Formats: sequence, structure tokens, C-alpha cells
Amino acid sequence: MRELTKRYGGTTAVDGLTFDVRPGAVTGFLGPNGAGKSTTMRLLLGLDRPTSGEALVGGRRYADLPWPNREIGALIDASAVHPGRRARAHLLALARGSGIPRGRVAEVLDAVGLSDVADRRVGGFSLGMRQRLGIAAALLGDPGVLVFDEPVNGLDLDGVRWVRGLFRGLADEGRTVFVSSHLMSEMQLVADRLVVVGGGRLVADAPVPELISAWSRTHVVVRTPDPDLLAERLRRGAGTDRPVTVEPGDGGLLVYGATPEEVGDAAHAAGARVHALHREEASLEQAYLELTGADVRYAAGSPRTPAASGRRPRFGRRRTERKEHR
Ligand SMILES: Nc1ncnc2c1ncn2[C@@H]1O[C@H](COP(=O)(O)OP(=O)(O)OP(=O)(O)O)[C@@H](O)[C@H]1O
Repeated sequence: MRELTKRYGGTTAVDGLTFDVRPGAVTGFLGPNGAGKSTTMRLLLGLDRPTSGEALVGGRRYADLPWPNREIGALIDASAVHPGRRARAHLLALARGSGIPRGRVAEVLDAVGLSDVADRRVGGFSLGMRQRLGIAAALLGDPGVLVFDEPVNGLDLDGVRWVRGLFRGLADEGRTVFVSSHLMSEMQLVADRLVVVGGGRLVADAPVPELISAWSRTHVVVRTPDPDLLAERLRRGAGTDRPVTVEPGDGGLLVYGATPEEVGDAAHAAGARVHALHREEASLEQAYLELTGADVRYAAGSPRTPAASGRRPRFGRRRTERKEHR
């Protein structure tokens, strides 16, 4: 994507996005609802025209690809199949239109686990079965680039595990796998890299471990009836050179920059009673909430954001920065 922008009337769905999606890896495309993920994918697939900028597949616009289905396969909308069509007939029609041999249809039906229901009408399929059929259609041309918009929706636990394995296998074969989701927990399990968007803008583009260490901080949670005693002691340092910051938390304190052992020792030295003490690991979920919470449009107010649905980031980006200046 190069400076990709799409406006619908007064709404800017995609706002100057620039990033690359590379072969041999699963790239997660993450953002809350309305962040512009589907629009970006639609622009890449030539289903809509950019207002400005470009979305290219191997350096070419979708419209300029001689055999698009053999270069890029996509699942955008699993319900976009006529309900009266049988699964096999649907795939055969797609294959015929793209010059793909008939034999490939049985192969992809088998790959997605739909061989037994291939001659049933799609109208009777569950959402999970339709997702599988959509994935089969994406695989049909054996393309080097695969794009999946929210592919996990509607899949049961087995289906979710299967899809993770499938993406990993496709990336290991050297293909480019680009998968959107609004679920950080899902992306953490499947993606090598993440492109994070909020309000149509790029918020982060990095390998998953880099994102975690850059955007979230592990801390120690202490439950104590004597928070003032302990906080005062910790603010003078926990016996190391590292700066320690302390924040009020549920029934106690949240301590940044000290180990549980150091916090325990500080409590002992201060004479503060400790009822519980544990380390809370930095999770990608936390990083995601911070990242999208940092976006102005998604910081608060919108009823569709994780921040506004009761999972507000406890430590927004600005607060963290302020803490570090203290
Ligand atoms: N055809 C359209 N006409 C008008 N506005 C649109 C159109 N398509 C998308 N939008 C708007 O563009 C913004 C981005 O939508 P988009 O569907 O790309 O987001 P998304 O990240 O895929 O979210 P979701 O997970 O909800 O699908 C939203 O504000 C949406 O309402």
C-alpha cells in the first residue's frame, strides 16, 4: 500500500496507509471495527477505487493482473455465494472462469474439509462451512498471495485451530498471507507480523514480539492494606538503580520497574502487610488496547471500540509517557 486513501463522502475510511505485506509470513491486519481493514482489502482486490495512492499486488494493480485468481486469492465475504448453488458447482464455475483445471476443485474441497458436503446447497451451510468454502475459493488458483477478511468468524474451536494451521502452512510454502481481525488474541496466535490500524491510519507495523516489548510493560500487582507505606518506600527505590513507578490499583498497587522479590523486600522493610503479590506479564492484548487507545478517534467515546466497551486501557500512551518523565 502506498499512501492509500479512500473517502466515502465525508468519511475517510483509509487515510494515507503505507505498508508492505511480505511473502513467507502471516501478516495480521488488526484494528477495531471501522478502522478501515475491509476497505483496504477491497481496494487491493480492485473492488473499489482509491481516492488517492495505490494498493499493488507484486507491483501491479489488480486490474492489470493477467490471471488475477492465480496470483491473489481472497475471502472477503463468506455469504457472497448464491444459496441455491451447490459447493462443488460454485467452485467449478469459478475454476472455469479463471482457466483453472476441474481437478483442482476436488483438491481444495478436500483441503478445507468440505468433500462430504460438496453436493449440498450452500443455503443450508453454517457460517463456519461458508467460511471454509470461501477459503476453498481463495485457494483454487493456487495463488502466491492470500487475503482473508475476518476468516475466523463463525468457526468453531476445531475450525479455528485448523485455520491457524492452514495459514502457517501457506506461509511456510513461501506465500504471502494477509489476514484481518479485530481480535488481538487471535492474531497473537497466528501472525508473525502485525499491521495495526485505527481510524484509517497506520498505528504500528512490526513483528509481534517487537510490538509487545515496545508497547506494553510487565508490572507487579500487590494487594496490601497499607498502600501508602509501601508506595512511599518504593518511590525511594526498590534497592536497584532502575526507576520504579507506582500507581494505585484494585485493592493495592501496580508497580513498574521492580521484580516481585524486590517489591516483597520493600514491603518487609516498610512494615507494610502484603495479602497478594504477582507479576502481570505484558500481553499483546494490552499492547493492542494501548495502541488503538492512542488513536484520537478511538481513545474514548465511540461505542464500537474496545476502549469504550469497558476494556479501557488502564495505562494509555500519554499516561505512560508522563510517568517516564517523572
Ligand atoms: N461503501 C461505503 N460507503 C460509506 N462508508 C463506508 C463504506 N465502506 C466503509 N465505509 C466506512 O469506512 C470506515 C471503515 O470501514 P471498514 O469496513 O473498512 O472497517 P473495518 O476495519 O473493516 O471494520 P469492521 O471490522 O467493522 O469490518 C467505516 O467508518 C465505514 O462506515
